[in-house]
Amino acid sequence: MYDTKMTTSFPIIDMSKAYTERKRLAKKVVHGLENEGFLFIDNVANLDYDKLLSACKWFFDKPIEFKRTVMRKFWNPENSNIYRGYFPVTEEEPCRKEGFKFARDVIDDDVTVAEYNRFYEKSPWPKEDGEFPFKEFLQETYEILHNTALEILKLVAIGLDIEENIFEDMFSDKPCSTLRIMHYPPWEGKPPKNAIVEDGKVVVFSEHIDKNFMTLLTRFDYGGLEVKTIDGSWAEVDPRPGSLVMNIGDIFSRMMDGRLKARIHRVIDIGTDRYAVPFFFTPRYDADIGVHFMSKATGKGPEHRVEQYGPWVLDVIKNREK
Ligand SMILES: O=C(O)CCC(=O)C(=O)O
Ligand SMILES: [Fe+2]
Repeated sequence: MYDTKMTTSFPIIDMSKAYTERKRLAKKVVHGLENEGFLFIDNVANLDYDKLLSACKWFFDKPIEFKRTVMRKFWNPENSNIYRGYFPVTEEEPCRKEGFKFARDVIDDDVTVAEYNRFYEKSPWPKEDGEFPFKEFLQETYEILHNTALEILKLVAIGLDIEENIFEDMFSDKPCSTLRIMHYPPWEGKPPKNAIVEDGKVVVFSEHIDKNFMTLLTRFDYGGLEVKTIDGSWAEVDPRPGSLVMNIGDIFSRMMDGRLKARIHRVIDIGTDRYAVPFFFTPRYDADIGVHFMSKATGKGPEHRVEQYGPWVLDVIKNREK
């Protein structure tokens, strides 16, 4: 159950204390994820928020011809990238956003990836003008967030009284995690007729649960993120510059039989340009994401059966498309 007293502020996890106050922090992480499903993550070493915002602006300020070079095939048939790369604002859509998504590249001659191509597509990168080291910086940021997510998972494991490195293997070698820079441009004038309006507010990213394992979100200083509370109302998440918002996705919550909460959230229109950078931490194709994970970890409880992430998610997508 969500704690109604803490609807907008979440437990704060100070990563600079991850080793000095390990047990205490671990308990706080698990308690927060059991109750809120969201945490604030402070003091992530080496994460440069200002430079990340500059990366967003460098890219999104460019003309559409530039963005077309990395646009997904759906919008630019000259390109081969289907899932990664740039997606534009589509005027007829009620949610006004554009984004650029990439992942860690697997090596070209890795024979195991051919059949999983959908998951390991090569990320397209735009040509740089020497003004900003876009690719290098974003790739570094990806690795910082990957390592941070693993550190948080160690705390989760300690807090659950199971082996500290138990989650590591799920994300080793070829995780399917993606990093997405996003820009929500404001409407010129009034929102269009098909804009989604809920309780008097215009929504630019409608309510959802993240479909990945867990998310580390950079919001910079922007408001607009809201979470659903126990009584079904919405609460804006407190601003916390210099901090990440972390939340549990569907896969992790399901593995934990709902013990850790994947909580519904949305983004409302703030009337100005808004930038956000979610890191979607996602297991490798053949990682075991079966339910009753705690039985596997402790040897007690209902039977755990192996389910591989890749086939599972393909099935979910297929059933959603029906
Ligand atoms: O823009 C944001 O702050 C959050 C976006 C989000 O919830 C998502 O990408 O899943
Ligand atoms: Fe989300």
